[in-house]
Amino acid sequence: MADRNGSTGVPEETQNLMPNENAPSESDVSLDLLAQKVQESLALGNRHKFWETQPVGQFKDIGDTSLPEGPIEPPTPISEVKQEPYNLPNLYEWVTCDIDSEEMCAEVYNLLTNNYVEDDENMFRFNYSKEFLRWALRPPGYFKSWHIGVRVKSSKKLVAFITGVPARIRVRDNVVTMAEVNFLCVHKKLRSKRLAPVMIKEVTRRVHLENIWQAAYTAGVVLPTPVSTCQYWHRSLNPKKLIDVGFSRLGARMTMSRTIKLYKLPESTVTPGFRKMEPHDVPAVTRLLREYLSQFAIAPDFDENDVEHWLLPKENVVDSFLVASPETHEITDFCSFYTLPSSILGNPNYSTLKAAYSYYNVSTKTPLLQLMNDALIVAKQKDFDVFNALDVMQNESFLKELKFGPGDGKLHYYLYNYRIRQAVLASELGLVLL
Ligand SMILES: CCCCCCCCCCCCCC(=O)SCCNC(=O)CCNC(=O)[C@H](O)C(C)(C)COP(=O)(O)OP(=O)(O)OC[C@H]1O[C@@H](n2cnc3c(N)ncnc32)[C@H](O)[C@@H]1OP(=O)(O)O
Repeated sequence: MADRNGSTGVPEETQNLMPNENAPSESDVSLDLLAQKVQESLALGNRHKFWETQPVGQFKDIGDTSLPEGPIEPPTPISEVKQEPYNLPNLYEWVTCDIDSEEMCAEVYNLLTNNYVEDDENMFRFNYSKEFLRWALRPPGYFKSWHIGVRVKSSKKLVAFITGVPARIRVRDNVVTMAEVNFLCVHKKLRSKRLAPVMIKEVTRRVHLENIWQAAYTAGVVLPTPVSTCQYWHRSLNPKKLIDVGFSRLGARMTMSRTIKLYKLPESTVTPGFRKMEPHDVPAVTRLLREYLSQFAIAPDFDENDVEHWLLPKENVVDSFLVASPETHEITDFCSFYTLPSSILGNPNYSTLKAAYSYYNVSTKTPLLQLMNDALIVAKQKDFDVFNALDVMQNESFLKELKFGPGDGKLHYYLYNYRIRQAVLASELGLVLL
């Protein structure tokens, strides 16, 4: 699957039928594997010439619990922030991308559609829609100047992109205003020319100009140093197509018809009072979500404006459902997912994989397992081929039982200019980045 982790979907259709309760949790395994990978990389003398110069946790400091938690560098006066953009190689120029403009949005869409994240086998590539990009890039208080492109001077062709959006993120007890950095992309023909570090420095400069000094981001690659590492899980909704396009394989001793039967879901949802979220639900959903997210080590600090933007349903972008008690009308549970298709590369029969990604879910009355089963049912009704979820928050409690299978890659979470003493488990993460 074209996850940012480079994972290629469900290795075995039957994998999730063999739960092993005594095995170490996925999160423990992830952290051990990461530490091992970092040690191997250091032993090989691998360096991160750019990241070693940045205020991020460094590999050499892993395990040093004497370092204080919090900002690595103090803010500098805005007047001391570099006023001019960083130099680009001579043939290129900066452009601030006005995502409101249909023309500019189409240019960004085309760059990403052809050059953004692929899985390790180059079978799938993320295909964020234009509506999705407009949603992702224009949350409350967004800065146009943080939507940054690079053009070829002569042809004006857009060849690189990076974005930030502002967010309040709580790290343990501290709410920190940060930039969420995403959509870093360099055209395939311009790779390995050290353009990415310039893009990152330029977005950093523009974030600093708004007096913001921290950032959060995720990547499939290991960089100095993840604050958490998690894994995608995939729930087949349309197993035949997933197998046909090579996203998943028929399990051992499984036939296609048995596989289809295995993943069959009821026609309609089962929880009484389960319905689509509406504008008037924003205050109640905000209360429910804030209370729920308070238990995690790292989570967004959502207010009503954020909830209105990020969670009110938007056709083909984000879906949100809640459970309102049929008697009291009290809102007791909530679930949501966003729409992120992937292009299927070089398949004669199919061009797009329709994927739903689990977003924020809260259960107080309806068991989470039942709530998520209803989410699967509505995703199936909406014709999604697969439902993906990270092992963050309490997701581990339903993944195996609801027949999700583990993906084969990892997603790493990072903070810029904020040290945490020890990596947090995926289950302590209350943050989902797009
Ligand atoms: C206070 C505010 C702060 C704001 C900023 C916060 C930080 C934000 C950080 C960005 C968060 C982005 C979140 C997302 O969007 S994650 C999605 C990233 N995009 C893709 O994977 C799309 C396909 N790939 C590409 O377009 C290119 O391969 C990219 C652009 C990724 C690298 O281009 P290229 O392959 O041509 O390489 P280079 O020669 O120019 O540069 C090589 C250097 O770049 C480091 N590198 C490679 N990949 C990543 C990566 N995903 N995050 C951070 N750094 C990365 C690499 O370790 C090396 O540094 P070092 O190892 O030598 O030190």
